[in-house]
Amino acid sequence: MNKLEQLFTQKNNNLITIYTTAGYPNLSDTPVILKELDRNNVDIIEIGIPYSDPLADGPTIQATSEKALVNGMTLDILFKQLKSVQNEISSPIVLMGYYNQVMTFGLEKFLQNCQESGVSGLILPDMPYEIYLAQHKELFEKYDQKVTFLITPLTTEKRIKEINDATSGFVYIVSSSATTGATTSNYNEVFLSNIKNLGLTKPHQIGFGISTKEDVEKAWEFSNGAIIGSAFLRLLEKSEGNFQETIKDYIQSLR
Ligand SMILES: O=P(O)(O)OC[C@@H](O)[C@@H](O)c1c[nH]c2ccccc12
Repeated sequence: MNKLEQLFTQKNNNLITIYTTAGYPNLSDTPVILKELDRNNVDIIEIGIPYSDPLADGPTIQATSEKALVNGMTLDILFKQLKSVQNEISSPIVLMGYYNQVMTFGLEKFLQNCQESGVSGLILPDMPYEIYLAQHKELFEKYDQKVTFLITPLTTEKRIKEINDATSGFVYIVSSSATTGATTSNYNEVFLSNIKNLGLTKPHQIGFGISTKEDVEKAWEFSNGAIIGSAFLRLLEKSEGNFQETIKDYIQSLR
């Protein structure tokens, strides 16, 4: 069974998803960071594929992405690294990347590599769900890859319903209309309190600007989980390679 699917059948509240950029801080750090996240029972690990032209990314993610590219991270290297640790990691892994990168690599080759590397799902924020449904759904299913789509405070109710139906992983609820990486949470309270009325039938998690336990609890109140990216990456940057302690302390502080 797909690990994401398995997770949601066992647990569908108080989830923690941590985002990390592949190849950051150093090229070979990613497998170590994944093992530490897994050891600390992070529910879902989201790995960003570094890209030179990120659309929705704020300054922190952009900087880590640039560093990772300078370090030499590529999809081939990432898949090799994932294959080398896949038997040691039990948390589901979701890859986050841009549609263009995936199409350049070759969609089927990409999906096949995902499956062979133990990846359970994908977030391609610039892939419209209409295109997914019309052109790619079968291929994603052939390689057992779940798909996540994003909704924001600006998404219409009609699209929200369609996105919910198209989603096979979890719905990603963007907490505000800003880019990623705000240092303080910038929750759109009206939007959050309306989530329960959106009729979402798929697991859904809130991300963007979450860093503290307080933010996480708020996300848990209104959804199944919290997604943390920039705050985690800023800690990695400060950790000077001491990932074990940094990750353990941070994850513990959130629970
Ligand atoms: O960094 P933040 O504010 O904690 O938000 C998570 C976010 O960075 C991560 O999920 C992500 C990274 N790049 C993205 C692009 C689009 C949507 C989401 C993302």
